[in-house]
Amino acid sequence: MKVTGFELRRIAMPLVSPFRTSFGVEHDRDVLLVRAVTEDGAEGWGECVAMSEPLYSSEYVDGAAEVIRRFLVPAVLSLPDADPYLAEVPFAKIKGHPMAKAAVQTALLDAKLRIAGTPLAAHLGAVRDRVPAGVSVGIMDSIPELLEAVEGYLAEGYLRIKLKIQPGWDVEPVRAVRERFGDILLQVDANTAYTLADARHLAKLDPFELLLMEQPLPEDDIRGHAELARQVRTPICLDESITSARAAADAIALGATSVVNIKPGRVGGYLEARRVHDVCAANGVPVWVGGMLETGIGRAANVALAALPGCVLPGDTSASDRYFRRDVTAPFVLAEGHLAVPTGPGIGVEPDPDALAEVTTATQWLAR
Ligand SMILES: CC(=O)N[C@@H](Cc1ccc2ccccc2c1)C(=O)O
Ligand SMILES: [Mg+2]
Repeated sequence: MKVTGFELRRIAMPLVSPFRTSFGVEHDRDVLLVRAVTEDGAEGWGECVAMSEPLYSSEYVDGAAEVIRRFLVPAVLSLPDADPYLAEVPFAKIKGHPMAKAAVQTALLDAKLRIAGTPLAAHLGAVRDRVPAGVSVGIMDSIPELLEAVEGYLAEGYLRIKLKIQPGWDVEPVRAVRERFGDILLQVDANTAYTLADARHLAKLDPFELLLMEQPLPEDDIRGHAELARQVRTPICLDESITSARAAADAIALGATSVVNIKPGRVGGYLEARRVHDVCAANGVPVWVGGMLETGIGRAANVALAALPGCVLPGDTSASDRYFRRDVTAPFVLAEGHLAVPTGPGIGVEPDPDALAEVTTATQWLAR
């Protein structure tokens, strides 16, 4: 596959409501989309999931754009065949920047599959045509406000509730949701906000029969998570720590995780994400697909990934209107708590040109 160039397009997407986590509050998404154009006019799309600031991980969108411009696009354009699998070789020589790599790799993968007429879900090994949807609920100003939000999501049909927690907002919100809504599927995500010294406090969540506790400790504290797992009953799920298939194998072998949140942007793309899925499946570790407040471009690919056999828990693949009033693609809409897996070639969706124009803040063409 010969690529003639890439378009980098920045879009500004206001969120329908502020989204608060232990690392900050988001009001808008400043998203970088990558479009690959091939010699015979085919094109492929990828979404960079990096935030505006390096608060979830070390990447941030301006930095990712720079890495794509200076290192990743030149590496692809120098390949005789711009195949996403072949591109992994020069990409591996560039240290880090998984979200930047994932955006470029996905644009290439989308183009390759559109040319072949193969849906991404089929290429990855999907076994379902729809996936159960969970929803991530931010930290709120009060318990009543939280209960109102959870009630709304349950009424929309979401099959699993995830509550963001941090020191000072953990046991009480979980207790209130459990008492109000009974035995719904419920889990929490701390985004690295605790330390091992909080183990006894985190054990107070055990009576609420949570599905899992996501990333309680810092990204690089694998030993701490293994020790914490010995002190609390709630299963530990890692997110930020799982940066590759090898990281997943290590965390599992060290007893640091018993469930894994898979995010293609965190591991460098959908090809490595499938490897993480396969390593976890081989170890009997359930996985689910996390979210980074993606537009329909990233959401479409995530829903395809969520249809793999090892994805046995509802993911954060929520409907488009969880985050955006108007998506740049046809919206993903909840149907009986599920999202339909796209059936078209590649990621199976296209941005609507008018919707895209409405939110575009910058565009740049990068050619040989
Ligand atoms: C759905 C969910 O909870 N996602 C991340 C956290 C997160 C939160 C806020 C974000 C804002 C902009 C971009 C990415 C973001 C990711 C997580 O699972 O840890
Ligand atoms: Mg998380």
